[in-house]
Amino acid sequence: MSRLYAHHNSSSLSEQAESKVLILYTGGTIGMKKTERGYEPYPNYLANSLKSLPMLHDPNYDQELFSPPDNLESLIFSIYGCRVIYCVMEYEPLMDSSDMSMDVWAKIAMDIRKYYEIFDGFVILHGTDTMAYTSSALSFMLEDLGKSIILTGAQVPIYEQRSDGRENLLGALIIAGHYVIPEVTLYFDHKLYRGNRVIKDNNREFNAFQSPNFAPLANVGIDIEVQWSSIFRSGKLQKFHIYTSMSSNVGILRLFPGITAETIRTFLLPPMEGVILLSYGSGNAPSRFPNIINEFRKACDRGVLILNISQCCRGFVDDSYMVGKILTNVGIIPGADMTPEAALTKMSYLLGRDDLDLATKRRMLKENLRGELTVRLSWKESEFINSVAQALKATSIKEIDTIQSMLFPVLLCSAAAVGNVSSLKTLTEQGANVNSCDYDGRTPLHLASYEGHVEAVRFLLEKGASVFSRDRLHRTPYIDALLNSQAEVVKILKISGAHLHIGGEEITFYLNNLIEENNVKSLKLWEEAGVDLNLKGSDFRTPLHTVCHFLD
Ligand SMILES: NC(=O)C[C@H](N)C(=O)O
Repeated sequence: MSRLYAHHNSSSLSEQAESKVLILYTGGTIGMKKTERGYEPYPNYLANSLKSLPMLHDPNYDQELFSPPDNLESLIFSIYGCRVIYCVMEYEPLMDSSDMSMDVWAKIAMDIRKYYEIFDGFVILHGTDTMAYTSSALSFMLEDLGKSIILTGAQVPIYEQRSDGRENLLGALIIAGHYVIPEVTLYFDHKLYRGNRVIKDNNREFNAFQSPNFAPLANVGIDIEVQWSSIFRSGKLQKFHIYTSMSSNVGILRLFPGITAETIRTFLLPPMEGVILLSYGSGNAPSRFPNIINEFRKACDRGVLILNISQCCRGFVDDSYMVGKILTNVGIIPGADMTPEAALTKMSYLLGRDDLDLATKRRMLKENLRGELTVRLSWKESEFINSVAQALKATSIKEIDTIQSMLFPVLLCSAAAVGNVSSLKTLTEQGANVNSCDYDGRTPLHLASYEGHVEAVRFLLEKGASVFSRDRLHRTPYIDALLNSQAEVVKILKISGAHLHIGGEEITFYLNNLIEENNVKSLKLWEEAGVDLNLKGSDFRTPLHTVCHFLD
């Protein structure tokens, strides 16, 4: 767990840290207006109104530092030592989320890919009714994410005197602007949830969502407390990419006492390809009606994928009961503790993947792809931490947790700085979080990248280290590797999705330093990373001017 670290403010380059966030505004109550037909989304209404809300826009800030793409207008506010510059991209038509379709999920995914390298984080404004479906679907469609994607909305429109929309939007923007939480999440009523773990369970209160089987990733109270050890990391040396083809031949079948074999047979007929079975209790179905079980068997034999999750929103499916085992025996796949929204969109995503065969899809339905289900592991004790705890006579779990959270970051950073992969391995096996940082905000990946420890870099990336973490001086591991001419590390980080996130002013600052050091090797690497060596600083001087200056 960590608190908002944004109090580390100034750097030698700019007085304040700065983040750019893109809002994709799809509709929902947050931007609706009351008309004679009822609440309706209104084009061009939300973005204009945001400008008049001082908590969400301060016109006195200089916005010249960022020129938004595609003529988008930028708004800006500053909080916790960080300027959050954001743009609103409004969808056409704006919709109540009950009208949401899989095509819109694909559009959102494509827009995130289009603007991925321009913005540091993304907020999706969405109606609450189907928000849990969209957040679940996007969690599968967006793979190897390195940036924060946050859905939010409101129960009451943002312009009404009492509205949860202002707080929800502000909270989502602060989190997207300050943290790298590389997941699709949903922010509502002061809590940040994993997007594929939520259900909408309340349509009258501000706490509209619940995450029944997985604790929130962050709680926003007086402090913002992020549970860093719970954040899902892809752990693959791959750049962010998207899948947009989703199968709509999917459905949800809820068992009820008295359901007939005929109903089940009709439901499972072609073109149905994948079904989420909402069974009883811990995954049980009627066992004394062979006709019913027979319909399931016939469908499984035809290649229909059937995933078993429980009607109980808490708990998980296992086959401890005879009546549950029957389903597994006919070929139905146990779905652990997935929500119906996650199970349905996972099914739709896997069926849409033409590159996978049926056996792989079956296997992947059971696996944890994006943190959507709980894998039950045996708990491994940390011997080192236990010995320290014993020496300090600490015995309670709380005390041991505290010792652990104090020691792991230091040990990891020391191991990374000298490229000691076996220590990194031991520490991560004992539960150390690869994204924890030292007092300068430097993560193990910063240290290993700067020092050029290629194997350590690879190991950390495979364990889910973020290429976008920034240290106290706002430097990422990529900048560290570039500055210290670590060509091999630059290559690996690039494959993993790293890119330059800084503006021309900062780039010229670094280039001038490299020229002063006569560091041609590093200058070449910067050029390979896509930096224009004719770039002009705010004084209109190019790097060549600086070279000439040093020749004088
Ligand atoms: N609170 C809301 O946003 C509900 C609205 N009907 C929607 O889902 O778009």
